[in-house]
Amino acid sequence: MSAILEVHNLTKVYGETRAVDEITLSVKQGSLFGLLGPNGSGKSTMIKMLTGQIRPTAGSATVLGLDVEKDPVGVRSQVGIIPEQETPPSFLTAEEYLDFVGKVRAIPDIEEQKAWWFEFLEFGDKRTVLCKDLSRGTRQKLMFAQAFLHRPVLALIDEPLINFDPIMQEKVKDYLGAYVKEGNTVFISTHILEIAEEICSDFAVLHTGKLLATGGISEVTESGRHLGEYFLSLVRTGVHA
Ligand SMILES: Nc1ncnc2c1ncn2[C@@H]1O[C@H](COP(=O)(O)OP(=O)(O)OP(=O)(O)O)[C@@H](O)[C@H]1O
Repeated sequence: MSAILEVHNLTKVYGETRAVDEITLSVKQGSLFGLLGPNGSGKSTMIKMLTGQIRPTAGSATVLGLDVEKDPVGVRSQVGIIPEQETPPSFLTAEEYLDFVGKVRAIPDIEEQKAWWFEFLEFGDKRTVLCKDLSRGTRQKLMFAQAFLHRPVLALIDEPLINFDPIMQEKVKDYLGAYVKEGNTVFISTHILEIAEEICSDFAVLHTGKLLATGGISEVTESGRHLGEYFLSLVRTGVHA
Protein backbone atom coordinates (compact mmCIF):
# COMPACT_ATOMS: atom_id res chain seq x y z
CA MET A 1 0.00 0.00 0.00
CA SER A 2 1.13 3.59 -0.60
CA ALA A 3 2.38 5.95 2.11
CA ILE A 4 -0.19 8.30 3.61
CA LEU A 5 2.37 10.07 5.75
CA GLU A 6 6.05 10.63 4.99
CA VAL A 7 8.64 12.26 7.17
CA HIS A 8 12.14 13.18 6.04
CA ASN A 9 14.84 14.34 8.47
CA LEU A 10 12.15 15.99 10.58
CA THR A 11 13.65 17.99 13.43
CA LYS A 12 12.34 20.21 16.24
CA VAL A 13 14.75 22.05 18.49
CA TYR A 14 13.70 23.86 21.68
CA GLY A 15 16.68 25.85 22.96
CA GLU A 16 19.28 23.20 23.77
CA THR A 17 16.85 20.29 23.39
CA ARG A 18 16.61 18.35 20.14
CA ALA A 19 13.07 17.11 20.87
CA VAL A 20 12.82 15.41 17.46
CA ASP A 21 16.13 14.78 15.78
CA GLU A 22 16.29 14.05 12.03
CA ILE A 23 13.54 11.47 11.91
CA THR A 24 12.78 9.75 8.61
CA LEU A 25 9.87 7.32 8.38
CA SER A 26 6.76 6.54 6.42
CA VAL A 27 3.31 5.25 7.35
CA LYS A 28 1.34 3.01 5.00
CA GLN A 29 -2.27 3.71 4.21
CA GLY A 30 -4.51 1.28 6.12
CA SER A 31 -2.04 0.74 8.96
CA LEU A 32 -2.49 1.24 12.68
CA PHE A 33 0.85 2.83 13.43
CA GLY A 34 2.19 3.06 16.99
CA LEU A 35 4.75 5.71 17.90
CA LEU A 36 6.48 4.34 20.99
CA GLY A 37 9.06 5.89 23.29
CA PRO A 38 9.87 6.73 26.90
CA ASN A 39 8.81 10.00 28.55
CA GLY A 40 10.29 12.99 26.79
CA SER A 41 11.37 11.02 23.72
CA GLY A 42 9.60 13.37 21.29
CA LYS A 43 6.29 11.60 20.55
CA SER A 44 4.00 14.57 21.24
CA THR A 45 6.33 16.97 19.46
CA MET A 46 6.24 14.67 16.44
CA ILE A 47 2.41 14.55 16.44
CA LYS A 48 2.21 18.33 16.83
CA MET A 49 4.40 18.80 13.75
CA LEU A 50 2.45 16.22 11.75
CA THR A 51 -0.83 17.97 12.54
CA GLY A 52 0.41 21.49 11.77
CA GLN A 53 0.25 22.63 15.40
CA ILE A 54 3.94 23.57 15.54
CA ARG A 55 6.46 24.24 12.79
CA PRO A 56 9.45 21.97 12.28
CA THR A 57 12.92 23.47 12.79
CA ALA A 58 14.21 21.46 9.82
CA GLY A 59 13.25 18.59 7.53
CA SER A 60 9.88 17.95 5.98
CA ALA A 61 6.66 16.00 6.47
CA THR A 62 3.92 15.21 4.00
CA VAL A 63 0.50 14.18 5.30
CA LEU A 64 -2.15 13.10 2.79
CA GLY A 65 0.13 14.56 0.13
CA LEU A 66 0.18 17.99 1.83
CA ASP A 67 3.32 19.62 3.15
CA VAL A 68 2.67 20.29 6.86
CA GLU A 69 4.73 23.47 6.82
CA LYS A 70 3.25 24.97 3.65
CA ASP A 71 -0.34 23.91 4.27
CA PRO A 72 -0.95 23.27 7.99
CA VAL A 73 -4.59 24.36 7.71
CA GLY A 74 -5.19 21.92 4.84
CA VAL A 75 -3.73 19.11 6.94
CA ARG A 76 -5.72 20.04 10.07
CA SER A 77 -8.98 20.23 8.14
CA GLN A 78 -8.62 16.69 6.80
CA VAL A 79 -7.19 14.65 9.64
CA GLY A 80 -8.67 13.71 13.02
CA ILE A 81 -6.57 14.90 15.96
CA ILE A 82 -6.46 14.24 19.68
CA PRO A 83 -3.61 16.33 21.07
CA GLU A 84 -1.81 15.41 24.28
CA GLN A 85 -3.83 16.11 27.45
CA GLU A 86 -6.34 18.25 25.56
CA THR A 87 -9.80 18.61 27.09
CA PRO A 88 -13.01 19.95 25.57
CA PRO A 89 -14.00 23.56 26.39
CA SER A 90 -15.12 23.90 30.01
CA PHE A 91 -18.01 26.25 29.14
CA LEU A 92 -19.82 23.96 26.66
CA THR A 93 -21.87 20.85 27.35
CA ALA A 94 -20.79 17.59 25.74
CA GLU A 95 -23.54 17.95 23.16
CA GLU A 96 -22.74 21.62 22.43
CA TYR A 97 -19.10 20.68 21.92
CA LEU A 98 -19.94 18.05 19.30
CA ASP A 99 -22.35 20.52 17.64
CA PHE A 100 -19.49 23.00 17.50
CA VAL A 101 -17.15 20.42 15.95
CA GLY A 102 -19.94 19.46 13.54
CA LYS A 103 -20.10 23.09 12.32
CA VAL A 104 -16.33 23.46 11.99
CA ARG A 105 -16.11 20.13 10.15
CA ALA A 106 -19.31 20.81 8.11
CA ILE A 107 -20.85 17.45 9.06
CA PRO A 108 -24.29 17.21 7.40
CA ASP A 109 -25.77 14.42 9.58
CA ILE A 110 -24.46 15.71 12.88
CA GLU A 111 -27.60 14.69 14.84
CA GLU A 112 -27.22 11.02 13.78
CA GLN A 113 -23.48 11.14 14.39
CA LYS A 114 -23.92 12.56 17.88
CA ALA A 115 -26.57 9.99 18.74
CA TRP A 116 -24.28 7.18 17.57
CA TRP A 117 -21.27 8.43 19.54
CA PHE A 118 -23.18 9.12 22.74
CA GLU A 119 -24.61 5.60 22.60
CA PHE A 120 -21.26 3.99 21.72
CA LEU A 121 -19.42 5.86 24.44
CA GLU A 122 -22.17 5.19 27.00
CA PHE A 123 -22.76 8.84 27.83
CA GLY A 124 -26.16 8.30 29.42
CA ASP A 125 -27.35 11.58 30.96
CA LYS A 126 -23.89 13.22 30.66
CA ARG A 127 -24.53 14.68 27.22
CA THR A 128 -26.05 17.85 28.67
CA VAL A 129 -23.44 18.30 31.40
CA LEU A 130 -20.85 21.08 31.13
CA CYS A 131 -17.49 19.63 30.08
CA LYS A 132 -15.82 21.08 33.19
CA ASP A 133 -18.08 18.85 35.30
CA LEU A 134 -17.35 15.63 33.40
CA SER A 135 -14.90 13.06 34.74
CA ARG A 136 -11.48 12.93 33.08
CA GLY A 137 -12.34 9.68 31.30
CA THR A 138 -15.62 11.10 30.02
CA ARG A 139 -13.84 14.18 28.70
CA GLN A 140 -11.42 11.82 26.95
CA LYS A 141 -14.39 10.00 25.40
CA LEU A 142 -15.58 13.32 24.00
CA MET A 143 -12.14 14.07 22.59
CA PHE A 144 -12.19 10.65 20.96
CA ALA A 145 -15.60 11.32 19.38
CA GLN A 146 -14.57 14.73 18.00
CA ALA A 147 -11.53 13.20 16.27
CA PHE A 148 -13.63 10.67 14.35
CA LEU A 149 -16.85 12.65 13.87
CA HIS A 150 -15.97 13.59 10.27
CA ARG A 151 -14.64 10.06 9.50
CA PRO A 152 -11.12 11.23 8.59
CA VAL A 153 -9.01 8.96 6.39
CA LEU A 154 -6.18 9.59 8.87
CA ALA A 155 -6.41 10.12 12.64
CA LEU A 156 -3.44 11.09 14.82
CA ILE A 157 -3.99 10.42 18.48
CA ASP A 158 -1.67 11.14 21.39
CA GLU A 159 -2.22 8.37 23.99
CA PRO A 160 -5.74 7.28 22.94
CA LEU A 161 -6.49 4.90 25.82
CA ILE A 162 -4.78 6.38 28.83
CA ASN A 163 -7.85 7.58 30.78
CA PHE A 164 -10.27 4.83 29.76
CA ASP A 165 -11.45 2.03 32.01
CA PRO A 166 -10.89 -1.56 30.78
CA ILE A 167 -14.38 -1.81 29.26
CA MET A 168 -13.97 1.41 27.28
CA GLN A 169 -10.43 0.40 26.29
CA GLU A 170 -11.82 -2.75 24.68
CA LYS A 171 -14.48 -0.77 22.81
CA VAL A 172 -11.99 1.78 21.57
CA LYS A 173 -9.50 -0.90 20.51
CA ASP A 174 -12.26 -2.63 18.53
CA TYR A 175 -13.31 0.68 17.00
CA LEU A 176 -9.75 1.46 15.87
CA GLY A 177 -9.28 -2.05 14.47
CA ALA A 178 -12.49 -1.81 12.44
CA TYR A 179 -11.63 1.72 11.32
CA VAL A 180 -8.35 0.68 9.71
CA LYS A 181 -9.98 -2.41 8.17
CA GLU A 182 -12.12 0.04 6.18
CA GLY A 183 -8.89 1.40 4.64
CA ASN A 184 -8.39 4.36 7.00
CA THR A 185 -5.12 4.95 8.83
CA VAL A 186 -4.61 5.58 12.54
CA PHE A 187 -1.37 6.93 14.00
CA ILE A 188 -1.13 6.71 17.78
CA SER A 189 1.49 7.45 20.36
CA THR A 190 1.44 5.21 23.39
CA HIS A 191 3.32 4.03 26.47
CA ILE A 192 1.11 0.98 26.79
CA LEU A 193 3.14 -1.59 24.91
CA GLU A 194 0.71 -4.48 25.50
CA ILE A 195 -1.96 -2.48 23.71
CA ALA A 196 0.44 -1.48 20.92
CA GLU A 197 1.33 -5.14 20.45
CA GLU A 198 -2.33 -6.09 20.37
CA ILE A 199 -3.67 -3.48 17.98
CA CYS A 200 -0.84 -1.93 15.95
CA SER A 201 0.36 -3.29 12.63
CA ASP A 202 3.49 -1.11 12.48
CA PHE A 203 5.60 0.86 14.92
CA ALA A 204 8.46 3.27 15.43
CA VAL A 205 10.50 3.68 18.61
CA LEU A 206 11.82 7.12 19.55
CA HIS A 207 14.45 7.75 22.20
CA THR A 208 15.75 11.24 23.06
CA GLY A 209 14.35 12.46 19.76
CA LYS A 210 16.11 9.81 17.66
CA LEU A 211 14.50 6.97 15.75
CA LEU A 212 15.75 3.67 17.20
CA ALA A 213 13.67 1.29 15.09
CA THR A 214 10.68 1.07 12.80
CA GLY A 215 8.94 -1.90 11.21
CA GLY A 216 6.04 -4.31 11.47
CA ILE A 217 4.89 -5.53 14.89
CA SER A 218 4.80 -9.09 13.55
CA GLU A 219 8.53 -8.88 12.70
CA VAL A 220 9.14 -8.50 16.45
CA THR A 221 6.57 -10.95 17.78
CA GLU A 222 7.22 -13.72 15.22
CA SER A 223 10.51 -14.44 16.96
CA GLY A 224 8.57 -15.16 20.18
CA ARG A 225 9.39 -11.83 21.83
CA HIS A 226 6.90 -9.40 23.28
CA LEU A 227 7.05 -5.80 22.14
CA GLY A 228 7.75 -4.76 25.75
CA GLU A 229 10.97 -6.82 25.94
CA TYR A 230 12.08 -5.58 22.54
CA PHE A 231 11.33 -1.97 23.52
CA LEU A 232 13.29 -2.22 26.79
CA SER A 233 16.33 -3.77 25.15
CA LEU A 234 16.24 -1.07 22.48
CA VAL A 235 16.02 1.91 24.80
CA ARG A 236 18.54 0.45 27.29
CA THR A 237 21.18 -0.16 24.66
CA GLY A 238 20.13 2.62 22.30
CA VAL A 239 20.78 0.31 19.35
CA HIS A 240 18.62 -1.93 17.23
CA ALA A 241 18.00 -5.22 19.07
N1 LIG B 1 7.28 23.82 24.25
C1 LIG B 1 8.43 23.24 24.65
N2 LIG B 1 9.46 24.00 25.04
C2 LIG B 1 10.64 23.46 25.41
N3 LIG B 1 10.88 22.13 25.45
C3 LIG B 1 9.87 21.32 25.07
C4 LIG B 1 8.60 21.82 24.66
N4 LIG B 1 7.80 20.77 24.35
C5 LIG B 1 8.54 19.67 24.56
N5 LIG B 1 9.77 19.99 24.99
C6 LIG B 1 10.86 19.05 25.29
O1 LIG B 1 11.02 18.21 24.17
C7 LIG B 1 11.30 16.87 24.57
C8 LIG B 1 10.25 15.94 23.96
O2 LIG B 1 9.00 16.21 24.59
P1 LIG B 1 7.65 15.48 24.12
O3 LIG B 1 6.56 16.09 24.92
O4 LIG B 1 7.56 15.53 22.66
O5 LIG B 1 7.95 13.98 24.58
P2 LIG B 1 6.94 12.73 24.72
O6 LIG B 1 7.66 11.56 24.15
O7 LIG B 1 5.63 13.08 24.15
O8 LIG B 1 6.86 12.61 26.29
P3 LIG B 1 5.71 11.98 27.25
O9 LIG B 1 5.65 10.53 26.92
O10 LIG B 1 6.27 12.24 28.61
O11 LIG B 1 4.44 12.72 26.98
C9 LIG B 1 11.33 16.88 26.09
O12 LIG B 1 12.68 17.02 26.50
C10 LIG B 1 10.52 18.12 26.44
O13 LIG B 1 10.94 18.66 27.70
